Amino acid sequence: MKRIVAVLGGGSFGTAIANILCHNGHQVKLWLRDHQLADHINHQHVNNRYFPDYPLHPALIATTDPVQAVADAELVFIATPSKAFRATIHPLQQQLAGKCIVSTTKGIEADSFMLMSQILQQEIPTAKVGVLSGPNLAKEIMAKGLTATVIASADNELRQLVQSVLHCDYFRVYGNDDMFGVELGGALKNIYAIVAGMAEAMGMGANTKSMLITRALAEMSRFAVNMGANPMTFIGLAGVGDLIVTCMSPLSRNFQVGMALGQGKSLEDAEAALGQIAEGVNTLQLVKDQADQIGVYMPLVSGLYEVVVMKQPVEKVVRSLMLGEQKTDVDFSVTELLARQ
Ligand SMILES: NC(=O)c1ccc[n+]([C@@H]2O[C@H](COP(=O)([O-])OP(=O)(O)OC[C@H]3O[C@@H](n4cnc5c(N)ncnc54)[C@H](O)[C@@H]3O)[C@@H](O)[C@H]2O)c1
Ligand SMILES: O=P(O)(O)OC[C@H](O)CO
Repeated sequence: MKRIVAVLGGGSFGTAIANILCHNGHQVKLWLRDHQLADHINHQHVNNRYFPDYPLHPALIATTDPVQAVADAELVFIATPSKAFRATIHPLQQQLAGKCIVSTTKGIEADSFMLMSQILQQEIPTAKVGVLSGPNLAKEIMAKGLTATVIASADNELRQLVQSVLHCDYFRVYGNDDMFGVELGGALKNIYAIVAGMAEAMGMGANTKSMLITRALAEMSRFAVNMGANPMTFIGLAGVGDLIVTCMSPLSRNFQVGMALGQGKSLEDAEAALGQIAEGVNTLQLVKDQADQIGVYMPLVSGLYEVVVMKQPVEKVVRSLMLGEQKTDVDFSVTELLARQ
């Protein structure tokens, strides 16, 4: 069945999602702010700022008018950076009322420590809300690389709708009802991708990378479970799956920022050279504060904070991490998990 869908945010991920939706025969409007880029997409069928080498589906319509973008849509995806998320939806409160809205944004709001789904529920209380997250590098999706994602929502109808509009021969969509865990996992893994990029730049070996990714998973799931997430979510695509891709791929912008830091560049230079959003930089500060406040042990977050914010030498921080307390390998036991149910 052909659906009317809007995508807000014409950067890398919004473009990739809009393109799948068109590929699947849906009527899609992509909202972005840049008039020239919108014209180029409509006439040349290429997003020349983000994907100059990949043709877009010719049916994709770009618009710079957000009201027009969402007017007839029953389903709306949001793919703006977390810093711009509330400002994007606030003026559309009336138009978005009662619709199915899915955030693809992997970040946390400064000051409030709110996730994007929580902002949606606050700004548009009548909306049905979901979150899309998983190992989803936009460029690989544009290249039609075989990919899987997770749609998380308490609303079963929304999960089914999103599965039906996005599923195709190169894109699979799994469901999860732990929206909080899926969304928090997507935000947290960006921090560890910065650490992994630094390790890469410092020439560290496979043992080290494996230790980093595994301890990152232990640390992020400990934090998320403490905040109310389901620990099982972290063995899925939106947990360990997204952590692996972001910590291993040079396509990850967070990984690229880490590489630049590991090569001795300043954070400002690393972000400027990237020219795209690396959410982990803001998330680091917010998670460090929250972990300190609620007393969750997060040595990798603290170590990265020492390097990025406190400007401590990497070698000194690595040494203190290696000499730190050696805790248990796996935090959760089956007995404990069963007792939670
Ligand atoms: N790129 C990926 O592979 C990928 C995959 C999954 C999720 N995400 C998440 O999607 C979100 C968006 O990332 P992206 O990769 O598309 O970023 P991007 O940097 O490629 O694009 C961001 C877009 O948002 C626009 N934007 C910036 N400030 C804005 C504002 N104030 N108002 C409206 N629009 C604004 C930019 O112009 C741009 O079009 C992030 O939270 C990211 O973590 C990205
Ligand atoms: O490029 P990054 O680091 O924002 O990561 C992109 C996606 O989140 C990977 O799933």
